[in-house]
Amino acid sequence: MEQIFITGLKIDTLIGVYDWERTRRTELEVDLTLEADLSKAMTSDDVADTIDYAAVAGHVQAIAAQSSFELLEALGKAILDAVLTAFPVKGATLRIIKPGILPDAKQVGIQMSRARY
Ligand SMILES: Nc1nc2c(c(=O)[nH]1)N=C([C@H](O)[C@@H](O)CO)CN2
Repeated sequence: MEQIFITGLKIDTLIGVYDWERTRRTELEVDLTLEADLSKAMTSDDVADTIDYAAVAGHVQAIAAQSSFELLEALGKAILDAVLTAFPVKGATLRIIKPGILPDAKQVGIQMSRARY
């Protein structure tokens, strides 16, 4: 099985537990790895035979733009649900980073994986 990945994708959303986070949108960063069969595209050299990473990125940004969760966990579930519904992937691993939140930490965020059953 092969993988397609996107790293450092900027998404803009309303997110956070605290009042000050509910009054303005936040930019987050997403890394997404998709497990997929890329064998057809390897020989056809045709984007129609694979999962277009630009389409995936746009879909993830659209989900984030429409959502207003408190927790990264809930946003992560919504993104994974949407990606597995819209694209023929076998599974996906998602990492969402919330920059500049903990002064003593380089980064904070969540990571979650999902397999299609
Ligand atoms: N596991 C999580 N912990 C926390 C989250 C979260 O989304 N998942 N969010 C917050 C606050 O919104 C934080 O970003 C602001 O201080 C705290 N902990």
